[in-house]
Amino acid sequence: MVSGKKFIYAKAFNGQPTIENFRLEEFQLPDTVKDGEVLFKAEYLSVDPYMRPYMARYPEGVLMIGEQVARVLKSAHPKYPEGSLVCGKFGWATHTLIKPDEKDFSTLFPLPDLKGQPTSYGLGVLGMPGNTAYFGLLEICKPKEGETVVVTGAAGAVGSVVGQIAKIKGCKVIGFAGSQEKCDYLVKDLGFDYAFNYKTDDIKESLKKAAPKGVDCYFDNVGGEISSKIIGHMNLYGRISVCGAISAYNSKNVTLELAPILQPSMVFQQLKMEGFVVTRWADRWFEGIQQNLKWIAEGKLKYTETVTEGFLNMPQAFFDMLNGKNTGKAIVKV
Ligand SMILES: NC(=O)C1=CN([C@@H]2O[C@H](COP(=O)(O)OP(=O)(O)OC[C@H]3O[C@@H](n4cnc5c(N)ncnc54)[C@H](OP(=O)(O)O)[C@@H]3O)[C@@H](O)[C@H]2O)C=CC1
Ligand SMILES: CCCCC/C=C\CC(=O)/C=C/C=C/C=C/[C@@H](O)CCCC(=O)O
Repeated sequence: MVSGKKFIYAKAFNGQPTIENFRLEEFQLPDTVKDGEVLFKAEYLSVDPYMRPYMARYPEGVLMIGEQVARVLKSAHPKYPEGSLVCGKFGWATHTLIKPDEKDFSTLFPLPDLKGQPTSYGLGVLGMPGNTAYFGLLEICKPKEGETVVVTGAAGAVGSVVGQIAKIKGCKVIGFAGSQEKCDYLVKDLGFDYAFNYKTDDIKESLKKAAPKGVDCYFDNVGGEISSKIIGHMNLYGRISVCGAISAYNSKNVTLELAPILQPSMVFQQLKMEGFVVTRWADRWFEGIQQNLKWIAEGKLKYTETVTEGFLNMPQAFFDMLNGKNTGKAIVKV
């Protein structure tokens, strides 16, 4: 009998996730599908930072959330022919049996033609993280040629794309990442003007050196003290795109109700700070994918992945990503 595997969110996260938070279960696969049903088999699964704070919304015992690139194994639905690929929010499972007509657009769609790029890019630069960079930078920071853009989490799935799009737009780009190796990658491979290791370099001194005239746009992936220091170095009418706060995700004592003391910079520099969730641009989803694809084809946008082999290693891939072991997009190959 053929069976599938899935990871259950067994115990609520509290601090750093551990293997105790997950439970592996097996389930039986159907021999046939009924009218309107499709059986998908995961090929690549995504591990993303948002999974850490988002799971607080769910009770223990649910399937772990997440996106995957999956192949249609059996189909009784004309839109999903057998052998075709989709992007679906199916969670941490090897197989998924659903009636697609009962799901909305943002949950499942056929993988667009990626023009020969790896299909796993549908979870990265040609999917949610790529669109996060594209819309979050261009629609909120609105960088102008000659301006200085800073991005944190710079060597990751979102940050590496943000920095390169800012370069395409003619900006000076400064990245902060967690190792010298990542900083070298940003400058030598991706064309960032400066990259600093936030674990060892003095943030204020780094900014004085790389941005003596101040920072115009800040794409914030991490929150916390680094962000406060960067915001303190911003120019009049600077723009801050608040994308995430990974530095706080594993903290046990986060005070969510209190804003950090950013008011002096916000007031005197007359800054604009705006948070977003990328699904805000669901109606323009394929515009982002097509533009990033075009830049890749033109050699203007480079991308890398950190691939973990084997579905059973999903939890480890998740821990590794949260701990900075990935460069570019962290994914799992089944
Ligand atoms: N608003 C939205 O719609 C979306 C928001 N996001 C957010 O964007 C951010 C980046 O996501 P993504 O690109 O997928 O992930 P990444 O690929 O950047 O992976 C996470 C990275 O975070 C860094 N990190 C971990 N702990 C810390 C810390 N304490 N301080 C600073 N950096 C840390 C690590 O890199 P390092 O070695 O540099 O420490 C790690 O590699 C996250 O905050 C995420 O929640 C993502 C998608 C959509
Ligand atoms: C325990 C401390 C929590 C601190 C939380 C601080 C800020 C929230 C934050 O960083 C949120 C990030 C959100 C990322 C969103 C990603 C979306 O793309 C996910 C889409 C998933 C979906 O809607 O199905």
